[in-house]
Amino acid sequence: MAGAIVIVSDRCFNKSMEDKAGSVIDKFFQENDLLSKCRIIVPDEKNIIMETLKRLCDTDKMDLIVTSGGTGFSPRDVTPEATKMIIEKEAPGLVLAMLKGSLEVTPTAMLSRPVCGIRGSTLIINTPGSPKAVVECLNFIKPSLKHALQLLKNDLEPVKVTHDAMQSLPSPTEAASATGEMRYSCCKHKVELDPELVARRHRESPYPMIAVEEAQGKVLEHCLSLGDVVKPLQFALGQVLAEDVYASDPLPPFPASVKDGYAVIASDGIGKRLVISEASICGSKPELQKVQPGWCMRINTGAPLPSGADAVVMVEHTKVLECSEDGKTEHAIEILKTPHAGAEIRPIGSDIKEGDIVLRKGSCIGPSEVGILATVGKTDVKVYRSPTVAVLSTGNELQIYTEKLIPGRIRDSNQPMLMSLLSKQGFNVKGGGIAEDNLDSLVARLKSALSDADILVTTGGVSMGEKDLLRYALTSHFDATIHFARVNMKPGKPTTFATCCFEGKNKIIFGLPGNPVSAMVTCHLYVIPACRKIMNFPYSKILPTKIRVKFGGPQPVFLDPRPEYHRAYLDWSGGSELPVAYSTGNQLSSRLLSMHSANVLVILPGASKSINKAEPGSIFDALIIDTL
Ligand SMILES: Nc1nc2c(c(=O)[nH]1)N[C@H]1C(S)=C(S)[C@@H](COP(=O)(O)OP(=O)(O)OC[C@H]3O[C@@H](n4cnc5c(N)ncnc54)[C@H](O)[C@@H]3O)O[C@H]1N2
Ligand code: MOO
Ligand SMILES: [Mg+2]
Repeated sequence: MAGAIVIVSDRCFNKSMEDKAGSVIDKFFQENDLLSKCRIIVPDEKNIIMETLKRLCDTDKMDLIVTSGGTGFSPRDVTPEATKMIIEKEAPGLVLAMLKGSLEVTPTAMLSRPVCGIRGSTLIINTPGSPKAVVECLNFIKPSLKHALQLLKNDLEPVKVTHDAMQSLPSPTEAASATGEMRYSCCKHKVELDPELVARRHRESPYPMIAVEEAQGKVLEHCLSLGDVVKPLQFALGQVLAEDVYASDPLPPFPASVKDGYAVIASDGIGKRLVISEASICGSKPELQKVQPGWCMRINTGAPLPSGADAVVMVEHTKVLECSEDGKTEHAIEILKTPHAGAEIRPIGSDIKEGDIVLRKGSCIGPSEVGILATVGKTDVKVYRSPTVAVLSTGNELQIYTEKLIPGRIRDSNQPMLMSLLSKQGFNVKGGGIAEDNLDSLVARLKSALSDADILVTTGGVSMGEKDLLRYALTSHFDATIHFARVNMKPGKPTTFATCCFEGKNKIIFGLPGNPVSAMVTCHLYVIPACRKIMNFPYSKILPTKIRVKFGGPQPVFLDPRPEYHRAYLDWSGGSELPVAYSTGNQLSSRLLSMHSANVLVILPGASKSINKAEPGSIFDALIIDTL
């Protein structure tokens, strides 16, 4: 199927603004097997828009046209009017889906006036100008888009398959009468069905599969700062400063020697006998000592320059002329290299001036910053609050690792592993225990974990099994909004992200998959960035750092249909320009040994018709997940 993109914008047309929506639509086309045939930019002129749309329908015979822009309330916004003039049939259901979904994202969606309709066998869809809104709108109609295009083409075979599949779906009203109520997740028109009606469970996940970047965007959008708090400096490591910090005094606070040697008067020059008066050692009071012409004073690195002296000569540039017989005392020296005034001296405030800003609000506090704060005497620092994260495992098969293994059980690795990963990042972490795969146990554990934490991370129970109850528990008992529940990645496909209000507070919930590797990878990709966003980390430090790597041999790796986050470790020893990423072996998402020693996740693309293997030597992006 062929698609066309029409960007309606005066500013993009006259090149005063770059078009960003076009590539977003293009990406959507690619992901949905639509051939992107053209991208046209037109001004906000009704006639031009009409003519462009007509040509794309009648002459170019496009299956789908997505317009972006010109749907608002500004005087120049006329895309809906132009579209209305040329369509033969309206498609109000698509408009409704876009508006309903968008209204759950932002109330300003009320001001969008899209028109969707059909001309000949072309479907035309108006979307707003903002790239974010475009993606959202297209995703809201995505569940029915393919079917709509097949119907327009009168493509009978796939239409029949869809119709048959629809007949076997439980109707929401049946589910509602069975459960007593009907629950919709967020804005995705999905129903979480009563898990007791096993035979009626979804045969396909009702959640759209979204890209990792989109999922990360949704997570970060919901992670807001928790305000600030003053902490003693010793507890500030790993946090972000919530204030500018000034130096209350200069460093050095006195002119200090840069070398071990002699404090001299530069004009005394070389070749003279200089008598040694006393010594300036670190910690001595500068004002008590004085150097006269023809005299000098021993001085250590960092010690205050005695008054009268204006230079320091390092010991290597001097020779002893006179000393005591036992060698314990120097009486006189000669300078071998001409000193100049100011040599080897750090003037007052040369490192930090009094009143200087030493660290700005928003700086991450690492060990160096702790040092800087200590230098300026900052005993208590205002930092952004870090979230408390509760980690909860789910599954009847799990038991705590400290107990003797009971037949049929496995040890819970996810909880200790994720708690360690999150504590290592400096977040406050709490264990939430193990919930059984039944609603009572799950709800009780969820309640207790939620009341203690800002972020709840669960593992397990998010896929298609009849005992995968997490999403149902969240929507039915916590009125949670599920923002996504399927991501196009391996491992980590059923990763679920939800928010809810519990005991009057907003909570963030990650339902990570139970497979240990999936839980780890998704914790790196979503949970850690979420905590960092809440802590106001600088934008560039929120997501894992991406680098380019050469994929190591010896074997090619077959690509999965989903982009794969392949665990690997980096090696620089071969002298190649890029580091080489060696696979940690079998990448089954249950095989936690594949995480052992991994410091990067190499992002292998999903398999396509043209490429189905990652060959050794190929270059890929990789995310750094541990020290290199
Ligand atoms: N019909 C389908 N089945 C599955 C699909 C699918 O799309 N359709 N997706 C698969 C993928 S991908 C994943 S990932 C898993 C995710 O499953 P759940 O999140 O529901 O997790 P569980 O079913 O509870 O457990 C999966 C696996 O992990 C082990 N596990 C769970 N928790 C722990 C823990 N705390 N410590 C150690 N191991 C744990 C559990 O025993 C299972 O072996 O679903 C696939 N299925
Ligand atoms: O997505 Mo699952 O995490 O492949 O194993
Ligand atoms: Mg499961």
